[in-house]
Amino acid sequence: MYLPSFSLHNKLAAVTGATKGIGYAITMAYAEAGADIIVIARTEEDVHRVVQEVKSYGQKGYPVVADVKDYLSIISQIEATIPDESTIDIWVNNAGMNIRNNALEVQDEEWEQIVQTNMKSAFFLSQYAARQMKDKQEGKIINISSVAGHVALRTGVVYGMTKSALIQMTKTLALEWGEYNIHVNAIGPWYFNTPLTEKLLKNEEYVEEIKSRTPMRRIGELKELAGTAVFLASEASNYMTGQTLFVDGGMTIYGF
Ligand SMILES: NC(=O)C1=CN([C@@H]2O[C@H](COP(=O)(O)OP(=O)(O)OC[C@H]3O[C@@H](n4cnc5c(N)ncnc54)[C@H](O)[C@@H]3O)[C@@H](O)[C@H]2O)C=CC1
Ligand SMILES: C[C@H](O)[C@@H]1OC(=O)[C@H](O)[C@@H]1O
Repeated sequence: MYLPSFSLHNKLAAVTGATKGIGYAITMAYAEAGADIIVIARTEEDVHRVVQEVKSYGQKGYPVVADVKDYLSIISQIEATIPDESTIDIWVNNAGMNIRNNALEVQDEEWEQIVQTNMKSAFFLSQYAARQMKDKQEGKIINISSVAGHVALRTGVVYGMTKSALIQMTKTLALEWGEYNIHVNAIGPWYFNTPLTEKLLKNEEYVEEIKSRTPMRRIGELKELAGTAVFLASEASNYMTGQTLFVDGGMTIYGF
């Protein structure tokens, strides 16, 4: 009677950037936990591959091929694809990118790309999901931020700004939507081995430096992050909102 369910059966989840890295790990964990998935990414072949993988778990998979910067296309594809009686229960703003540059060198175009991908899309897609969650008085929104939104990293000021913004957006949306039983939380990962970081993590010296700043002295495994995403999507987190869970091996608490 005190063990809540971590099951996502009969839930419909949408994951942006669902075909690689962290988004793919979350998508597969959600499918294994019983959710149907709206698979959102830019490459049609990858999207259809992952939809098939979701179906292999006995779950429904719905393809949406779009750049999150074109969030209106995502919304219209979802409206055209999912059954009329279905509504979104879980929305994961995962898609994100970085152009690693020194602050003195940042160009306007880089700013726009990072800000629109990481921040603007997350807000307007959260707004879309929340409108249907409000009608049924329940929903889960999960934003993938970063330790870079909490502490200063050398990997780009604009990226860090967008990740901080997601943490603040999480708090404010949680405040506004709590009365509708919509829970808005974030995850702040430290380094995980994905296409986004694979070049950096091929540099052994850099990896050793990461480990030296990480109390657990290792880089995380994607299933260790997916577990947090399942928790935040399940009833086990029904009295949590506005929070950011750092899945970081202890990095953000490492003073000296
Ligand atoms: N890998 C890591 O060490 C960390 C990653 N993060 C965050 O986690 C999230 C996922 O990161 P990774 O899996 O590492 O990245 P990744 O680049 O390996 O995968 C991101 C996925 O999002 C998709 N994507 C990127 N931009 C998109 C766009 N404009 N429209 C649609 N899809 C788009 C990519 O196609 C890919 O499927 C990002 O928000 C990133 O900032 C945060 C901290 C650490
Ligand atoms: C931990 C950071 O988010 C990490 O830093 C980078 O350079 C990558 O962009 C990752 O997101």
